[in-house]
Amino acid sequence: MANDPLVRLEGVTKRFGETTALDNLTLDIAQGEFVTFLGPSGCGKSTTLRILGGFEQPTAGRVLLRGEDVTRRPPEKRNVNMVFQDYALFPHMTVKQNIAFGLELKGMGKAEIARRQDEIMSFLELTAYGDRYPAQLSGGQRQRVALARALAPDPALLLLDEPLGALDAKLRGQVQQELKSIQRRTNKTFFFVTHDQEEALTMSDRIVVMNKGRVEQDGTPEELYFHPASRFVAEFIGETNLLTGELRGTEGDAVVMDWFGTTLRGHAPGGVPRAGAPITASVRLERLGFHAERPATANAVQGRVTGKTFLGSRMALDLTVEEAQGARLRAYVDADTGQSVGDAPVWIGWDQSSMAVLRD
Ligand SMILES: Nc1ncnc2c1ncn2[C@@H]1O[C@H](COP(=O)(O)OP(=O)(O)OP(=O)(O)O)[C@@H](O)[C@H]1O
Repeated sequence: MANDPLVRLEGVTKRFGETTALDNLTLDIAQGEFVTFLGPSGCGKSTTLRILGGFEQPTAGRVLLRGEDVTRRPPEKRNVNMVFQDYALFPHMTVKQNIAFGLELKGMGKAEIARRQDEIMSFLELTAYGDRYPAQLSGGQRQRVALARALAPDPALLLLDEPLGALDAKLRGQVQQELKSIQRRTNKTFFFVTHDQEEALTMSDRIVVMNKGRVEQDGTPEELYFHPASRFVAEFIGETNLLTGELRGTEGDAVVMDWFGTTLRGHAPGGVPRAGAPITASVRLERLGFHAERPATANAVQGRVTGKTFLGSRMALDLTVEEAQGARLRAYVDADTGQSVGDAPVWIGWDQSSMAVLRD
């Protein structure tokens, strides 16, 4: 139906004997989204992808495609295609033949196959390589052929299982941009699986962070980076300062915490934690500002620089905050600011919106 999401996972659980790979996963994916499933090894990413592709059946729950229950439908009847990490190109077939493969399976006529082949090869800039075999292509070109083959039958959903894993770092960055641009231009729905947080941040419209078969947080890259709901997300994505303290309560939008005698104000993207237990807040390194006088920011403490590391475009400062029992912070500043901060105590300030009080 028109109003149904392209994909809906409804209470999907998958058990392998004693192991619960997916635990009651519920998720909607809209047409045209680039969704990345991100998480450490064993969190259930590949299982989700295999269930979407029809290669695996859930123990409980349903998979809907445009509102239609496809839970028990085999892969070839789902209009879903997959790109594997090792590309799985047929080595004895040329680029053209590789691309034609899925179209022939669909029973498409010769003329129509030729038209689709030309169209997709020109779109992915592969026309010059049509008669080559996979072994005669670079890693990046092979990746494009794998994409061309998967996109040729015009699937509603494309599943990508760590498809850039085999590429070296430099090529990987380039192919990431390319993949993103292909997704934009085709307006296809991409479901991308990776354990690489940088890759996820670069390419996705939306990231679903998985932990032990459950959704830890679901949001845009910016939301997850600046407003992590849990310690798991704060630590898994990027670098951060973790401040441990006690919950004092709330004042309007602000969550008030005591940090070794200093009062700090943050927000709680994952909900206000329960009172009584120690709480943790996350502040990204580049969100700390430096001032000669006490700043008007929600949070201000005095600290001393105990270390400086030049990192090229920026500098990392190690700081000790005496008023918070010598707690340590780390900050990224531009190189000029870094040079100008001396040995004298300096004011460090950050906003309420820069500090996420974590759910757990
Ligand atoms: N066929 C299987 N039989 C038994 N256990 C399985 C099977 N497939 C997956 N598992 C288990 O289910 C859990 C989730 O596995 P899954 O492959 O989905 O994780 P993943 O997040 O994709 O990990 P990775 O990044 O290492 O590929 C793991 O504990 C794994 O050992």
